[in-house]
Amino acid sequence: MNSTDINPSSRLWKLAFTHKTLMIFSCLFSILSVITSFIPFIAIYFIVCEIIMSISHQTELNSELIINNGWLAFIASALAIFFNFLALCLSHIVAFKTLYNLKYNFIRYLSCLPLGFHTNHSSGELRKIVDDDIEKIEQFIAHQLPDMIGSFASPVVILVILAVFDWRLGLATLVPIILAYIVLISGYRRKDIKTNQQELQKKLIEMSHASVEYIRGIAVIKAFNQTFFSFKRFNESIKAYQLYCLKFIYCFKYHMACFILLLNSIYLFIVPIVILLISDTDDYANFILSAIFYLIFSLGLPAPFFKLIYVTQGFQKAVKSVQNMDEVLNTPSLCEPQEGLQVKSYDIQFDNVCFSYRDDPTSNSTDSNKVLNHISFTAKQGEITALVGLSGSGKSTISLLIPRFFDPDEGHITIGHVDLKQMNSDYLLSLVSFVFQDVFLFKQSVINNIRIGKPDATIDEVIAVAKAAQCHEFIEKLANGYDSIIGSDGIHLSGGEMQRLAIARALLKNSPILILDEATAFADPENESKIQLAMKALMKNKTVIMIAHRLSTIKDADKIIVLDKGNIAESGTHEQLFSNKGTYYKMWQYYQQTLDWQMHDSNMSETNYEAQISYQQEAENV
Ligand SMILES: Nc1ncnc2c1ncn2[C@@H]1O[C@H](COP(=O)(O)OP(=O)(O)OP(=O)(O)O)[C@@H](O)[C@H]1O
Repeated sequence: MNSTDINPSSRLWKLAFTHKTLMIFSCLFSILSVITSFIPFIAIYFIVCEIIMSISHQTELNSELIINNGWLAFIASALAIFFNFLALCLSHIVAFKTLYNLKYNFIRYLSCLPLGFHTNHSSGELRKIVDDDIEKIEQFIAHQLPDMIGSFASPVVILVILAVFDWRLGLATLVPIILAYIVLISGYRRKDIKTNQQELQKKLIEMSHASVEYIRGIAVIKAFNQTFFSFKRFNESIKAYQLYCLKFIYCFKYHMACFILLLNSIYLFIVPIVILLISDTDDYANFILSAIFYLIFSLGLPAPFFKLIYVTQGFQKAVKSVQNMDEVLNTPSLCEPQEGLQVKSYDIQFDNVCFSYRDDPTSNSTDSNKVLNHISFTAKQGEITALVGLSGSGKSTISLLIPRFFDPDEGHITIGHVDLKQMNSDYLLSLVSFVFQDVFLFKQSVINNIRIGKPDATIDEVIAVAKAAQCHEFIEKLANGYDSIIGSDGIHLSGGEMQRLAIARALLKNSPILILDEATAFADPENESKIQLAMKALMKNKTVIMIAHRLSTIKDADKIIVLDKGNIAESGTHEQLFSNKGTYYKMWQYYQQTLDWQMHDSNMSETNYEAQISYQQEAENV
C-alpha cells in the first residue's frame, strides 16, 4: 500500500488509467465528440457559400447541396452528443470502480495504522478524505478527464481548420486566443494571487474543522453555556474564508475579465484584417466567403477554451485530494511478520519497556516526555494483575501496549514468550478482550452490539453472557428487547448499563487475556458485587490485567503493581504491600480516609480522593 511515493499528479493519472482499455476508449470517444462538434460549422459554411454564390452569380440554388449539408450538420451534432455520452458512460464505470477501491483500501488501511495515528488526526479530517477528497477524484475521472482530453483536442482541431481556408485570417483568429492565455497565465503566476490561493485552501480546511468541532461538541458547548463563544469561532472561520475568497477574486478580476473579453471578441480581430486584406485580393468572392467562415467559426471558439479552465481547476482539486489521501496512505503501518507465530500459553511479560507518546507515531524521535520508564513485570495466566497509581502514572498506557495499539520505544513485550511483533495483528487482537471506562456502542441492535465480541454467537450464548454481566434484566425491559436499536426510538442507556453491555461483549469473546480499565466505574454497589462474581468465574485461567482507582476492587488481585510517574514503585499482593508500608500503604490510608470523609460528607467524591492524594504527596515532597 505504501507505493504512493510518486508525485500526486502522476498518481492521479495512474489511478484514472487503472482500467486502461475503458479509459482509452472513453478518451477516444471524447476526441471524436470534439471533432464531430466542429463539423456543423463547416457544413453551415458550405450552405452560406452556396447561397451567396447563387445570389452573386444569379444561378439556381443547389438545393441538394444545401439539404445534404443540413443533414451533415444535424448528424454531426447528434454524433457529437452520442460520442460524448459514450465517453461519459465509460469514464463513469472507471470512476465508480476507482471510488470503491480507494474508499475500501483507505478504510482498511486506517485499521492497520497504530492507534497513535488516530489520536493525532481528527475524525473530521479523515471523514473529509473519505467523503470529499476521494469523491473529488471520482468526479475528475468521471467528468473532467474526458472533458480535459476533449478540450486539449479542440485547439489541435481548431488549428487545422483555421489553417485550411485562409492562414492569414486563421492567424487573426489565433491572436486573441493566445493573448487571452498570456493574460490568464500571468495572473496565476502573480505572487499575491498564489499566496491568496494557498491561504484560501487553508481557510477552507479551517472552516471545515471548525464546523465539525462545533457540531461534535454541541453538547459540551450547551452544558457550559458557551454557544455564543463557540459559534463566534465557527462564524469567524467562515468570515476568514469569505475574506480570502474576496481577496482572491479582487486580485484576479482584471485577468479573468480580460480573458473572457478576449475570447468573446475574436471577431473584432478578424474584421480589421478582412478590411486590410480585401483590397489586395484577386478572388473577391472567395475571400468574403472565407471571412464569413471565420466569423461563424469564431462564435464556437470560446466554449472549449472556457471548458479548459474549468477542467484545469478540477484537475488541481483532484491532485490536492490525491495528496491528502496519500499523506495518510504513506504513514507506515505496524510492521507485521511474514508468518506470524502463535502462542501456547498466555503469560504477559514486560521486559524493560520504555514508551513516550509522539505527535508522529512513526518518527524515531524520543525527545518527548517518557510515559513509561524501564517497566518489567509478568502478568501470569490464571492470575489477576492489578495496576494502580495516580492519574497519569501510565496504567492505561501499559494496557494499550499489549494489543500493540502502540509499539514500545525500548524493551520487549511477550505473550507466552513470543514477542508481540512476531504475531499477526489479527491473531494478537483475537487474544485480547478490552473493557474500557468509556464504552462505544454502535447505533445497532443490542444483540449486534454484544455480538461484536463473537459475530456468529447464538442468541442463547448472547443471553447467557448478558445474564452473567447483569444486563439481561434491563435489556428485557427495552421496547424490543435484544432487537432494540441503541440511540433511536428513545433507547438510551445509562453509563452503568453501557458498561455492563461492554462486559457482556468481552465475556462473549472469551479471549485468554482480559484487560479491564475501570470496568466497574459506573456500576452501583449492588451491581458491582454481582459483576465481580460473574467476572470471577469468567476470569478463570485467563490472564487478567485490571486497572482500578477504587482500591477495594483490586484488593484480592494476585499481584498489584504500583505505578508512579511511569515507574514501578513496588509490587506484590495486598498483604505484602500493606506490610511494606510504602506507596501502596499510603494510598490505602488516603483511600480509607476518603471513604471515612465520604461518610461524613456525602459531597466528597472519589475523584476528590485522587486530588487529596496528590495534594498530600506534594506536601510530603516539600
Ligand atoms: N494519546 C496520548 N498522547 C499523548 N500523551 C498521552 C496520550 N495518552 C496519555 N497521555 C499521557 O501519558 C501519561 C499517562 O497516561 P495514562 O492514561 O496511561 O495514565 P493513567 O495512569 O491511566 O491515568 P488515568 O488513571 O487518569 O486514566 C499522561 O501524562 C497523559 O497525559
